[in-house]
Amino acid sequence: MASTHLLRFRSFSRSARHLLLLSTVRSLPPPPAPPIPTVHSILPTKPSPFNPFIDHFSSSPPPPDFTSRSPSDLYNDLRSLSNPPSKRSPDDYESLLDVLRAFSKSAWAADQSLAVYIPASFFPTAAHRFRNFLISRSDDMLDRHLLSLGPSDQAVRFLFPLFVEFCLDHFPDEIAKFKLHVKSADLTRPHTWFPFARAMRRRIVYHCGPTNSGKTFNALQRFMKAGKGVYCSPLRLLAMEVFDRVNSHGVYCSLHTGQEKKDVPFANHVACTVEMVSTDVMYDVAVIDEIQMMVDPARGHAWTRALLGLKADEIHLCGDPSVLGAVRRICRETGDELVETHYERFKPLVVEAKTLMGDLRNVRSGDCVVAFSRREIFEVKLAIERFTGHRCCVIYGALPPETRRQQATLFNEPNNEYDVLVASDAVGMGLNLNIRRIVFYSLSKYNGDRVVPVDPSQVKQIAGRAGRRGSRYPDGLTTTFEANDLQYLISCLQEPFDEVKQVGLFPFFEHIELFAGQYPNSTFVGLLDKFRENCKLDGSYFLCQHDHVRKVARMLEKVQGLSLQDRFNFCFAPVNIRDPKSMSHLLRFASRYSEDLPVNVSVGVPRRSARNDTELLELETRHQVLSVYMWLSHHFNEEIFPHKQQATEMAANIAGLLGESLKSVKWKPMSRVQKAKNDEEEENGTMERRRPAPVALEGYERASSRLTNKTGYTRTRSLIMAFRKIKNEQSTQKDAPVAV
Ligand SMILES: Nc1ncnc2c1ncn2[C@@H]1O[C@H](COP(=O)(O)OP(=O)(O)OP(=O)(O)O)[C@@H](O)[C@H]1O
Ligand SMILES: [Mg+2]
Repeated sequence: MASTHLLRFRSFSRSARHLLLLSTVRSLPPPPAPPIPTVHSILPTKPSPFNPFIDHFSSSPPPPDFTSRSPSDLYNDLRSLSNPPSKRSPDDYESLLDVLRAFSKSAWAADQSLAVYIPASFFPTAAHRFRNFLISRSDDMLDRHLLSLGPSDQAVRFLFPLFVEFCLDHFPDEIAKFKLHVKSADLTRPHTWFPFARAMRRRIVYHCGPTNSGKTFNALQRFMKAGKGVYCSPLRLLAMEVFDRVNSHGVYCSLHTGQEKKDVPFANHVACTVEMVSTDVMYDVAVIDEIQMMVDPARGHAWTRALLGLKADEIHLCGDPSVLGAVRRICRETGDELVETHYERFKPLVVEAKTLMGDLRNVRSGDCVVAFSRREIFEVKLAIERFTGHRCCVIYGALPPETRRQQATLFNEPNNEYDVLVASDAVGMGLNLNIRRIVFYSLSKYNGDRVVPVDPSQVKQIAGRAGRRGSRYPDGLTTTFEANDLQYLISCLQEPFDEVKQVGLFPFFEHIELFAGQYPNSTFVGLLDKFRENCKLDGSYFLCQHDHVRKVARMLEKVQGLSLQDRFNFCFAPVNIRDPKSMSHLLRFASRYSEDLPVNVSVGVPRRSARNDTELLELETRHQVLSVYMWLSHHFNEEIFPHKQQATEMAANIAGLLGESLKSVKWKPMSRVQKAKNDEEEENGTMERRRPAPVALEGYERASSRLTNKTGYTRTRSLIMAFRKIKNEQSTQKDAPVAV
């Protein structure tokens, strides 16, 4: 098992040995020093003038050799006071204390103690008691030995086995309790969680290659020919696309996502989002698309679960090479057969060395401008529409899949004026769009904490949207808005795929339930935190982030009467945790549910499309709330969430209104934080009547000459730049394209 470390235990008592043999410790650093040295090997042959401990003994008899004594014998002697305790001088007493203090502070000893089920939180107490024990019982010989070692790594290593004996003797209850915790938070060997799948020898086919190389196409061919098949998608939108495509080929296929269940009569095939795939149903063929998402910090566990747990004779994985090594290792563990199929791009992606040079007037038909915030997306759309003859569709994460799809269709159709797409990274996965060129408006983005460069694998994925086979533009181009970013783009595209070592994992409800037995009085958030602290993983997996789950769990703490399982399930509802309105609706849904009362939707559909950004954000929020309601009605009792049909229809209407609104956007974008502030002011009656009228572009130019987003990240790029004459910069650029 990788990244685990067993202690040297040769001379431990039987019980300690037994514990150590059984236990492995999470991510312990290797011990920093060589094996326990003998006293003779530590002592210099001559007394050193710089070492007070050595000086002290320079005139004393040589220190005793403890290497031949087992720690258990030594401990038993101390325990039974076989020899009288040392009568030490005050200086020796202080020096001995220094040695024992060094032990208490040793991170190595604290880490190693986990192997004998002494938790880090208990180590200081145990070490303190051990210190008192030794001070009161150490005899002359042991004193001399410890003083000769001094407060050193050697002393820590010498003392550690004695400490283990002491803990086994003095803290059996604490050890037994912690052992139970660790056992119930044991996430090692996740392949054993699916005994039925383990009883099968599955055939795993890895379609491995870059974007636009036909991976999904080929996997779907196999899927459609199967008697019974499941396609697992990273996005609702992609699941819908496959659902449509497969049905249009005459293969009946159902659609299952968190929000909707379209059961097609007689269908033996299903397209679903990866989180929704059943590991109970038996399939002939399963497809898991975008398998490299196993390393996603938040959602990776869903791909891992699908790969480990699917009961299918044949499983097709589509993805880049970054997780090939991890899949090989998993197949070795599961005993499945692995077949690797490698792909090349249909046509190379070409980097245009001539960037847009900071001028959006250089946008051309078929371009997709990629920006990493909603605000920038609208700024770019406005500028392009105002100063060029192009019209823009937009795609970003907060838009419902139906609206994204409608925008994609509008852009894909050749016979309309919408020939430019402005999109966020939401455009990056699997979608087939008629994009000729991807233009990165920037190559940095806010990660929730600070602004960071966009990950090279994501850059590759997004750039791969250009020039799809079968599209109007089979030759793909990519470039940047600003010349300064070009080199980073080229280096991202040329960089080989990183091989990942760990894939995501998250406990099932059963793990949390078992663990909860140890903490009957803990809140759910407390349980989650303790689980994270105690859980044991082997080195091939990481525990997925649970910030989202935690935030919802904290909010729901005030709701009484929810069972542990209810809380666990509510926490996975797809709510936007940064939108206070959506969160308060979820709180209301949970409160009604806890009282066993039918839950109303309580969201209306406006009569018309949005006339300003506040109304647009409001539409996004309403759709979000409806989406959460639909999700809850699928995951909980439908009698408590009886208005699924109504919510579905309302969501479809709002998606339509959003589409309409996007066609006529002519206003300055507002951040969701600003909107929340305005809502609050409005509720408190403190806001003056400031209905945002469509902003005149002259004013807009002034307003955006220095853009500061909510992260405090100031960008001097503005719409004004779109009109800057930077011909001299243009003339210095080379125009030769670079194929990558
Ligand atoms: N053999 C084929 N015949 C016709 N069209 C194909 C063939 N293979 C792929 N295509 C088309 O090429 C485009 C890209 O293929 P596909 O979506 O399978 O690529 P991919 O490797 O999965 O890309 P990504 O990594 O971006 O998901 C699609 O429009 C697909 O329909
Ligand atoms: Mg694909």
